[in-house]
Amino acid sequence: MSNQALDLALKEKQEADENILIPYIMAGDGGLDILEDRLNFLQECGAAAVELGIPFSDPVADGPTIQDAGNRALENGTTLTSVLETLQRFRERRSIPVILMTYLNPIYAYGVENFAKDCASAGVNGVIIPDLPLEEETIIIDYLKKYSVSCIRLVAMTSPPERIEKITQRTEGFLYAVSVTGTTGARTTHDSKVKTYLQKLKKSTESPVLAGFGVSNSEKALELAAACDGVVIGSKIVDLFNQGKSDEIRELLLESR
Ligand SMILES: O=P(O)(O)OC[C@@H](O)[C@@H](O)c1c[nH]c2ccccc12
Repeated sequence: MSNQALDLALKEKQEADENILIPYIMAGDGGLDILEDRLNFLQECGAAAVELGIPFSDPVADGPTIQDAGNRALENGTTLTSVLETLQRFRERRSIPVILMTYLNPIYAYGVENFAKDCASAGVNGVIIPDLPLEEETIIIDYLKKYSVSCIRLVAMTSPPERIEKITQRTEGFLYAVSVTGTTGARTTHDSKVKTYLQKLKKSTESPVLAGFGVSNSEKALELAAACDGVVIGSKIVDLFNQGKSDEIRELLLESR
């Protein structure tokens, strides 16, 4: 079953006629002891949920900003286990949904069923696994369902139509529409075809559609969100936190609503 708290949190923003904003942060960047404060802060700034990255040594989809953040987190000893333990510790006090973004490898190392179970007991609402292809989902999907952890699927502009259709039908929580061809990272321009791509996706699924990759200012956020339901903002948020510029994060999120 999909995660109800996540579904509700996204619906709430839509009913308030706001864009759904999901900032991405790297777990352990700046130390795990500040994770709770960061999640609370992002909630105060109007985020619907937070995408929380698990640092990994070989992050194939990540651009330089997120790779650097991952290296900082790895250097201070952050692991999937320590992230789940940290989330568990303040689970009762947290209301903003958390979506873990992790590659498959750390999940394998952890153990697939234990991963799903411990996500649920740490209150993790959903997961994004960018290197899990549709055809291989069976190795984990039943466990995620069993523990009500939503599996958010990604589509790319280069995905063939039949594949897009399968993904849009299966996704839970929301559909992550990757809006550039390439890795993550702040950009100033998007392909002119992005808007039609997003509008088309919107018609093909009941789930909210969020655009991600390359959103680095509120103009771009508003422009893309106008064609779907909201945006994911990663590198820009990671960079501003790293520079201690939380006021700018607040501004960016408030202006992107
Ligand atoms: O950083 P950007 O360009 O704003 O894009 C969001 C992205 O970082 C975040 O969602 C993410 C980080 N790593 C990923 C790997 C795959 C898919 C998505 C991600």
